[in-house]
Amino acid sequence: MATDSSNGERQTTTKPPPLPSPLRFSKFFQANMRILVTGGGFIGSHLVDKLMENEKNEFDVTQPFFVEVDRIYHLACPASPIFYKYNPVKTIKTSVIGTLNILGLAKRVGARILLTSTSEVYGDPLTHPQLETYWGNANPIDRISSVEDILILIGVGRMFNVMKALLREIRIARIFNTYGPRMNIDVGRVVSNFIAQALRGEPLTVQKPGWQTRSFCYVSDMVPETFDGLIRLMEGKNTGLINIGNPGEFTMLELAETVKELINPKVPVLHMLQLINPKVEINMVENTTGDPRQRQPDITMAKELLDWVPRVTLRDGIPLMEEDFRLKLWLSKE
Ligand SMILES: O=C(O)[C@H]1O[C@H](OP(=O)(O)OP(=O)(O)OC[C@H]2O[C@@H](n3ccc(=O)[nH]c3=O)[C@H](O)[C@@H]2O)[C@H](O)[C@@H](O)[C@@H]1O
Repeated sequence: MATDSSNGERQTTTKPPPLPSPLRFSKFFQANMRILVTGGGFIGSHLVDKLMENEKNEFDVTQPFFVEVDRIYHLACPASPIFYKYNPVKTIKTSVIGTLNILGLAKRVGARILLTSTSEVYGDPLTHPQLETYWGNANPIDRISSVEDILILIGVGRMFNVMKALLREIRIARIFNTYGPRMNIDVGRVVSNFIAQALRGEPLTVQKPGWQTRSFCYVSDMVPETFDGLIRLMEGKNTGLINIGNPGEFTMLELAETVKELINPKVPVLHMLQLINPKVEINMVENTTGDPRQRQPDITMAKELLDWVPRVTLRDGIPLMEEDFRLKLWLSKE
């Protein structure tokens, strides 16, 4: 039961899912390795499937808890502007108190820890592409309502040097705009919005000016079949902070055109026994203040230190995500 607002945020009349608090605790004894994965939305869900076989439990990372583990993937909370707005206090608690609890746990049991940070730390960047050493240009005044900017001000994603003094084995992955199957359809991110809109035959809501750029990384380059960016970083010998993202950079208008072209808007589809007209249009809508104008990761470090490069292009990734969203929307491919 959802209706569209003008800027692409779907207004649900039902209560949103209990996010952002997927405070998932899972453990798996793989090759005598005890692994803990916390949170992380759909990336966490792929990682859990990859790493876990045995036990899956639900814990709340905002509460201290006591387990013996060797590896901790702390993925914080799902990256969703809509969920942040829905539950800002819980988001901040999850990110700040949760991270402090997890750091305490890692120190106590001597576990190796990988934290995920975000390209949002670079704000509206003045250097391009963004290197790990860039301090960033986040806008704490106009975007103060954004929960993520509060977290950036607190510095959760930047605490590397402080944390390194406490924990020898710490790694931080700075993740850039990941997309792929299992994303929540109402998460409000641009790729999920455009694909869902194209499948529903609704106009794609490009937020103005439309030439702002992002670099999109398909989830299997983070957590693929065998060996991936996050696991490489965890298991490699380099501690430190590394950008993990796909340098392929697109304007939002280019992304909208690509989605339109790939999702075949000419074929009518049967949705819930109703024939919908999927002639997809682009609708330019208002943006939120302070939206970053450009984002592109410099992945030299990932290439050199982890021998990692992303493999899935945007044109290959969109159809894979389309398949997943068709299932979610009960839409068959004609
Ligand atoms: O993964 C990341 O690095 C970050 O991505 C997002 O931040 P953002 O880069 O703004 O990603 P989107 O919300 O997907 O928006 C990307 C661009 O698309 C535009 N957009 C969004 C939604 C829409 O319907 N139409 C549209 O044109 C936005 O104005 C923005 O310029 C999340 O909000 C962050 O939590 C996350 O850490």
